[in-house]
Amino acid sequence: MTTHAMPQTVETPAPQRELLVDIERLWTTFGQGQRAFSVHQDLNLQVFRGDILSLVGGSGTGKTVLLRHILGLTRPSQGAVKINGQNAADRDAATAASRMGMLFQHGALFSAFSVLENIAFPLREQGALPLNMVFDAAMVKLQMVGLKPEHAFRMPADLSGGMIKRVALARALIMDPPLLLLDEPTAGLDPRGSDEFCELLLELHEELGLTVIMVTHDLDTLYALSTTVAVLAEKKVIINAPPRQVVQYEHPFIQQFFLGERGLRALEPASALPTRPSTPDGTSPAPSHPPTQEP
Ligand SMILES: Nc1ncnc2c1ncn2[C@@H]1O[C@H](COP(=O)(O)OP(=O)(O)OP(=O)(O)O)[C@@H](O)[C@H]1O
Repeated sequence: MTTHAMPQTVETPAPQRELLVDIERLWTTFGQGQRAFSVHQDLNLQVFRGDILSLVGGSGTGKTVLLRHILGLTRPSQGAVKINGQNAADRDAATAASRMGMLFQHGALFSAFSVLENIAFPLREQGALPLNMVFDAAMVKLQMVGLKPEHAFRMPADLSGGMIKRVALARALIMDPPLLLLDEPTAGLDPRGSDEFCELLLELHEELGLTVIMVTHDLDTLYALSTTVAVLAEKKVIINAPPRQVVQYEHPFIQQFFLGERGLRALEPASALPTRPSTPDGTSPAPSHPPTQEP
């Protein structure tokens, strides 16, 4: 007698999301004795490879301090900030610089350096490559951010606000970091400049397989870019979820930030935007290509 094997259901495993930044039970306390005050208390935050995470919260809630923790510039009073399993504060400056790019709010270019010298600066400082190779690499990054070779020898004072942001972005990318930190990336740009900069960030995110963490108060930027939004309130991250989920979370700050007049205005065009493909749990998938470099 022949036995027939029962048909088997093959379950497709859910794609593994790779944890890149893991902040666990973080306390940040400044000051001593009676003047001591804590900015973060028992704060948890996880950022996965490929995420574009927007960090939002009221003024003074500790967004910039959190970026400084990730950069390894501020040590936790308690708890841990780990980048790919390693304590952020234990990394030496050179390692941190090659693993993370930081775009400051106003670009923070060196005024006495040309565009190309500004872009080349971190790689030149590292001293590992001959100067001609450093400037070749800087030229590649200059074009990657949509600038032209003839812009290379301009000085920062002769650049528009949008060009300053692009130069600062090229500099943040010169070491091919897999993690990019942005502080108010579109602040000071007009709506068109802001849209163009968001498009550029999306292209680079896709092409380079970047993970992005940004602080932003600008809802248009938030909706255009974020795969996930982390809200800082009550010294913690109260929610970290895709934007449409965050908007529905009942909390006074969220109601006021997202559903005030300004928030609703920003939400309108967002419904017309091409929506990111979502995984069944409502999260956005990481880019399909492999990362350029292990942090
Ligand atoms: N080195 C420091 N020493 C003492 N206090 C600090 C230090 N750095 C930050 N703070 C305080 O920590 C709190 C959080 O600051 P942080 O700059 O992170 O806020 P933020 O959320 O980025 O605010 P904003 O949106 O207004 O920029 C503030 O009260 C700030 O004064």
